[in-house]
Amino acid sequence: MSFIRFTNVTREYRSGEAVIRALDNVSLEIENGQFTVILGPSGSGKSTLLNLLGGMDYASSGDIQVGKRRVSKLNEQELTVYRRHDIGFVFQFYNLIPNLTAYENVDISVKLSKAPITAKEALEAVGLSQRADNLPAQMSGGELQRVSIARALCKNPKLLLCDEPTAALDSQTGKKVLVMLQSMSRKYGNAVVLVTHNAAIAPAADRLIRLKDGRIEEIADNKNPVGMEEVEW
Ligand SMILES: Nc1ncnc2c1ncn2[C@@H]1O[C@H](COP(=O)(O)OP(=O)(O)OP(=O)(O)O)[C@@H](O)[C@H]1O
Repeated sequence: MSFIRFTNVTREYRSGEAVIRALDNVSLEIENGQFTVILGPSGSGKSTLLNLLGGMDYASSGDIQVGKRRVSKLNEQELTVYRRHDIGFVFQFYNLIPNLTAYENVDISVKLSKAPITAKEALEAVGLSQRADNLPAQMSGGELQRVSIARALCKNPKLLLCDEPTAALDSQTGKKVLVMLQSMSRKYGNAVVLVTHNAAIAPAADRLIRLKDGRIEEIADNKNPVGMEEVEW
């Protein structure tokens, strides 16, 4: 059975009389350890899909299964535990605490988790051991994003969700971050689901999911994904 299964998932938002179908009867599967890229134009439902996967939003109907958890049936309290222990999040903006060092920002996540790798190991993995004592204001955008990846990775999550993680970075730095995400996923075996506008990343994905108007336009598997370092944009 697949690690992630969406079955006929719909998410509607109401504003006054209007109903917006952000996701419209979406069914998809993602395998354990897979690097999945979700592409689609603005408003196609990418973030909604990621939020549902991460237990940050509820489906209006349909079923969502992640590993052994039936996410669509969890209550608020169970969703908090799910988000804390099972999921790593990387966003466009790094959301680091400004008056804590890189090490301390990662260590907070370590202390909240069940079976973490240490903050030291996570910072080593993203090549930032030397910057452990720096405050966010003393680091570049790429370094800050690597700290936020270390913060997500130290939980050793089965699923790492990334929403436009390179959008605020220049292309060279963005590429370094993507290389790291791909190699981390291979090293630790966690599934990565990455939402992006950037179609150039598609050849590096194990599975590509294209959304349009809240519906699946295409799901394509790539048996021989290129290394992220070969991607050009
Ligand atoms: N909380 C909300 N209330 C009302 N409408 C919403 C809400 N969240 C999303 N939507 C609508 O649902 C649709 C899908 O939004 P979503 O953010 O998932 O798209 P997206 O593909 O991630 O877009 P972008 O690439 O611009 O971030 C859009 O029409 C959006 O306006």
